[in-house]
Amino acid sequence: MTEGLFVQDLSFAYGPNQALDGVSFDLQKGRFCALLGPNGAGKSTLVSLLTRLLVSPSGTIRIAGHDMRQAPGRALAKLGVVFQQPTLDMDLSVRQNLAYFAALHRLPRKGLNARIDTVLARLDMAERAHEKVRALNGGHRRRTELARSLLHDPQVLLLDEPTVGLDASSRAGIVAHVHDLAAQGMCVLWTTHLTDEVRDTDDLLVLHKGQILTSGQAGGVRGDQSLSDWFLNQTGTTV
Ligand SMILES: Nc1ncnc2c1ncn2[C@@H]1O[C@H](COP(=O)(O)OP(=O)(O)OP(=O)(O)O)[C@@H](O)[C@H]1O
Repeated sequence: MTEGLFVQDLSFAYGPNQALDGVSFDLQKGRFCALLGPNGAGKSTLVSLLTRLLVSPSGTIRIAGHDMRQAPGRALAKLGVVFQQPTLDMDLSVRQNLAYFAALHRLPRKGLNARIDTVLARLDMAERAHEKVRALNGGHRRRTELARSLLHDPQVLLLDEPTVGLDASSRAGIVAHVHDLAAQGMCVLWTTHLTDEVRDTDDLLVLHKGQILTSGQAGGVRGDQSLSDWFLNQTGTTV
C-alpha cells in the first residue's frame, strides 16, 4: 500500500467538455512533485477531484492508501491542502486561526497547543503566533496556511499555485520550506505556472489538454534545455 498519492485512470467532463481524460500517476512519500500545465490543461479540475469538491464517475484516487470512493473521510484525513485563495481570518491571530481549524477537524484539545507550536516552528513562524494575520506580510500569511495544513498530521500535501501574488523572496522561502517538508517524508503535489520553482531533482507531471503529457524527474525531462523552453517545444504554449 503506497503511503503517497495514487491516481489511476481519472477522467472528468463538464457536459461535453472533457477536462481530464485518463490521468494516472503514483507519487511516493518523501517526494516533491511539480504539476505544470498551461491554462485550461485541467489542473483545477484535478485539484477539485483530489479534495472531493468534485467526484469523478470513473478512476481511482488513493491518499496514503485510503480509497477516496470507498473511504473518503479516511482519505481526506491524510491530505493537507493549501488552496490558491487565502482562507485565513484576518482578525484572528496566527494561533487562533490554527486552533479554529483544529476545532473544525475535531482534533483532540489535549496537546493541541504543543502541536500548534510544533507546526509553526517547522515553518519558522513560532515568534509570530500571537500576531494578527492582518499584520503579516504575504509570505508569512502563506506560511501560516502551510502550518495549518500540517496540523492534522497529513501524509500528502496538495498546494494549488501557493506562491501566486508573493514577492520573489517570500516565494523562494515558501518553495524552500515545502521542499524541506518533502525531504522530511511528506508526499507533495505542487501545481504551478512557474518553472523556476521546479528543481531538477523534483518529480514532474506535465498536464496538457486533460492528459499527462510527460512524467519523470525534472532534470531528466528537460535535458539540456531550460524547463520553460522544453515546455514551449512540447506544447506550443508557455506554462
Ligand atoms: N465549470 C466548468 N464548466 C465547463 N467547463 C469547465 C468548467 N471548469 C473548467 N472547465 C473546462 O475544463 C477544462 C479544464 O479546466 P481547468 O480549470 O481544470 O484547467 P486549469 O489547468 O486549472 O486552467 P487554469 O490554469 O486556467 O485555471 C477547460 O477546457 C475549461 O474550460
